[in-house]
Amino acid sequence: MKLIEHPDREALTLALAQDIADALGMALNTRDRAVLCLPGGSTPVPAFKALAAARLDWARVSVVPGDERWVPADHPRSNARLIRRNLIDEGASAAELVGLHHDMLDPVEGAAAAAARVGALLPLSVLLLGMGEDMHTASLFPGAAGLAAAMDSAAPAVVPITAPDGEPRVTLSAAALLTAPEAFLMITGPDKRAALDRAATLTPEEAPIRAFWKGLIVHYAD
Ligand SMILES: O=C1O[C@H](COP(=O)(O)O)[C@@H](O)[C@H](O)[C@H]1O
Repeated sequence: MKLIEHPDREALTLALAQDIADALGMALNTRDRAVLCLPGGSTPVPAFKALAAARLDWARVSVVPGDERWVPADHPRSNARLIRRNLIDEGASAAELVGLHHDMLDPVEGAAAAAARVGALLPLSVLLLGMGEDMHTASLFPGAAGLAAAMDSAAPAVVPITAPDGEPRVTLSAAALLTAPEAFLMITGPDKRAALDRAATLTPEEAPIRAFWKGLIVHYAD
């Protein structure tokens, strides 16, 4: 794990967007298409907007959320909606957004359908993760029913999982996320910084972000 501390959130945003753009550019030099996996939540929004301004051949980029709340694509809690509004609509309009939700299916059936779509895209070219103060990443929540299945090395690319608050979700499995050559993690605020320190002492079952520790590049600002 490498920790990069920035003087402020603006510096973090610019540096992270540049790192992601560089990694995507390198992937596009060696592959016909690049696959960018992005988190949901509130933290990454400024980075999405900054990344949208990158001069990339977005028509050759597929963007996939690392996890999704089981809500329609226009719902305020939808991670696909977050990515569409802040990356695709802000300048990366030629990119393909591969959503995980399906209106007509329940989360178990929907995860299986999404696993087929996402599985066909793997390996990921660039992975950005978020993290909660409980050390969850994507929707790999400590203590969640479904966590062991999602962390299994033989898991399908997308699996159903229930968040601790009972919200049904789907998430890319650890195995699918680990197809990326490296993972960037964006965190802000002292509480998440303390959670990162705590995670260093725990197992991946206790702190799922630990599953990505090797090769993890953390961008942090207060
Ligand atoms: O529930 C989620 O939370 C994490 C962290 O979100 P944040 O709002 O604290 O930035 C996020 O990475 C994940 O994708 C999301 O579904």
